[in-house]
Amino acid sequence: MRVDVLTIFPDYFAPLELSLIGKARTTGLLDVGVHDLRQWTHDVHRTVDDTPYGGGPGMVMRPEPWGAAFDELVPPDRPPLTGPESVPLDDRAPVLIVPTPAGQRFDQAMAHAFAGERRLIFACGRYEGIDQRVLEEAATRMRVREVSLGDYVLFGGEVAVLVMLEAVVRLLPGVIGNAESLTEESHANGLLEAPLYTKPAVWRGREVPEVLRSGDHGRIARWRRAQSLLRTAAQRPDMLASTAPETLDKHDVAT
Ligand SMILES: Nc1ccc2ncsc2c1
Repeated sequence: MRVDVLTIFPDYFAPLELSLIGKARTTGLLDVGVHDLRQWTHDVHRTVDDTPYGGGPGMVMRPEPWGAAFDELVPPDRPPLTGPESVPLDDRAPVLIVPTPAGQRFDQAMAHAFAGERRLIFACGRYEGIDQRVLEEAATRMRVREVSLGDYVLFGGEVAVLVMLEAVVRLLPGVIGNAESLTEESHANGLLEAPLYTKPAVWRGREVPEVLRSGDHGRIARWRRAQSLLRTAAQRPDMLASTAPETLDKHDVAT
């Protein structure tokens, strides 16, 4: 997978050298380019923002640097359309992901969808946001996705990109040694994962549930499923709304 990140704060992405993402890059599973948007400005102050039309607080990111950056990163195979019409794009066009509080909610399903792409481009907005024409023009040659991490506001898109990148890259084949981890974790099956335990068997007077030390794998699987349902009902009842109702056997819940 090829990933390009456009930002005015490239140093935010130093963590991409670390951990599994760093390993994915060195093993060739992932190729990442982080680009300072200011390299596509030409004035002495490297200006990327200006005052909003129609008034209002703060500043808006100018379209010109973004347009020049996309021209270089995604050379149009024909002159970009200048009108408001958008062009249906085939699935070979890169996906442009724009973090914004005004976007579609990012979730594990979206992470899986992005992990199936050959190329992702992330546009990190700052200030009050990016001139809307940037997204409109980008849609003539990319599949544009405005994505929110949740109902809160950050200073800009960089932290959101780090979160989404980690969620996507860990799903790439070969990045996580034990792929089975991906099938047991929260949100992998529409539920929250069951509680986890490790040694010692007793810690500060608290015992690991006997079922987990029973060696009875069928019983353990039933217990974990029951605990997963109970935990989801307690923490995220909204997730249960989209899961087929399931009866809980009191024996399965017993620890
Ligand atoms: N550009 C920008 C600004 C704030 C923000 N908060 C969450 S995503 C995002 C993106």
